[in-house]
Amino acid sequence: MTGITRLREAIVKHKENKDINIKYKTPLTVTERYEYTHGFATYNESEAVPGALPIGQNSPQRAPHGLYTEKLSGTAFTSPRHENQQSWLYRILPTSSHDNFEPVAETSEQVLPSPSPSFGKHFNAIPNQLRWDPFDFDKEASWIRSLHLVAGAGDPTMKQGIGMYIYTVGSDMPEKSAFYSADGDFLIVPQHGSLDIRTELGNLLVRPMEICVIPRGIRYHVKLVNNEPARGYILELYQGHFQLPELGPIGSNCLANARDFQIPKASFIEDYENTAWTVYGKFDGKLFEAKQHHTPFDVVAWHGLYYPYKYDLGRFNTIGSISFDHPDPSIFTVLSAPSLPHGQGTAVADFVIFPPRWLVAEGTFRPPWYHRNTMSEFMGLIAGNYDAKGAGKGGFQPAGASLHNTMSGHGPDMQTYEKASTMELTPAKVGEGSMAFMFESCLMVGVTEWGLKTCAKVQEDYNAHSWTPLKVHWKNPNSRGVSNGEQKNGVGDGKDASSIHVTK
Ligand SMILES: O=C(O)Cc1cc(O)ccc1O
Ligand SMILES: [Fe+2]
Repeated sequence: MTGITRLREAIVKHKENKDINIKYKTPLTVTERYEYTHGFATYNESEAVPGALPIGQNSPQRAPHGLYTEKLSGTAFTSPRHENQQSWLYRILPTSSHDNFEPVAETSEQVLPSPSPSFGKHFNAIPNQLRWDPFDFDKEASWIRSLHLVAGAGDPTMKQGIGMYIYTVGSDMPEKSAFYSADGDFLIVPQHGSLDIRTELGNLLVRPMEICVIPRGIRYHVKLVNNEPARGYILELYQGHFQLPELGPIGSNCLANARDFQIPKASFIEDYENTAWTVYGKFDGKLFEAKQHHTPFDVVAWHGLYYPYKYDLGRFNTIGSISFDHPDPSIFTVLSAPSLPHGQGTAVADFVIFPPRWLVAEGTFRPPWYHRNTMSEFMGLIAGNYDAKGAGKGGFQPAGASLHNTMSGHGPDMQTYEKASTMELTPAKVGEGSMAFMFESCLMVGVTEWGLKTCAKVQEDYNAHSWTPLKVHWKNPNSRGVSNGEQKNGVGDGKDASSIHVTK
């Protein structure tokens, strides 16, 4: 090993420790392309070439180095300061320079699945609890073609609601292509395989146990890393942007700390002569394409508050009960997109995780209680298992999902209940190596045709498997004799024992 190789390895190691996945240590294979600054919602500036940012003003008569100035706004200009998100881009050619956008035929082999689910926003809301087996890898599909809208609510044209996707990527996006969604911000949650994402504002390496957010409108290109197929979940936010949740009495630290978010530094390509690029845009749930004779990845410098970012879930500072009772899962909120019309503290989307943690609560049923909420809950599993649900085949598995809609009852399955209600309550670590998450929304969430039928992953016996078997443990204190609600066959028959054995 030469001295230089050794030095290089040391640099890679240093970057690995400093940058990402400290706790999970996903192997890092590519490093040089990724450089980040840190902070959440911090005003950021970055120049890939010294002097590319104008000093003291945003749009000089001529920008430095012959660049064009372009404004990218993610909120109304007049949004209050604490919500306002705009960035200034200094680029070789502006975004406007392209041919007309044309609709992409839904059957297009190149980018869309065939037959294509499109990104259609036809949501069918049903009250049943739903659970999906792990979604299959797709050896062929590149990013756009791999996006499957599973569930959601609302309408991108009204800038209201959310969409939830599964992606299963088997190949890089075609060279010289880019994608953006005009419909909303993408919160990407990789479950398997890393994503090498080049965005207009810089590059991101996003690995399982990390997440990234790509705001509405920002162009990007997705490649696999080491040809490893990739699979994961996406939440698209048609309204507003994610914020860190308020911490209230928790104080000024814990949960996701602002400094752990990573913002890419400016990075650009020079490709504007004898070249042909295609930009794909998702606009009102439909796909459009436009040709242009220059790369969209030509932003040499930028500054502002509207940018993509990533976060390592291993850095989440989890808190929990150190006395008794199971707290609300809001203590596990990483990011929250509030919806003021629905009331203060109400989110159109919360991104919540269930990291490995110690359970020490005394005299407590430690898994989640049985419940039904006005909020709806779409859950996924990145790795391991989830303490409230059976693992393994037919259970809640990595790369699978579940949806518990508005007022749909759910909670631990029978086995989990039996175990947790009788176990000795010594301190116990749950979820070692695991990571479940939840997209929680105040909206009633509907399922797409793809999510309900085409994917063929819905577990038909979810309820029968989980809750129909719940035993009746009721013992009527007023009843005489041996008869009470305790089941003898070990399997509940669904009847209310008290109504059978009432002896007054
Ligand atoms: O349903 C679920 O498993 C998610 C969940 C977890 C929890 O700890 C409390 C409430 C809740 O909805
Ligand atoms: Fe729940």
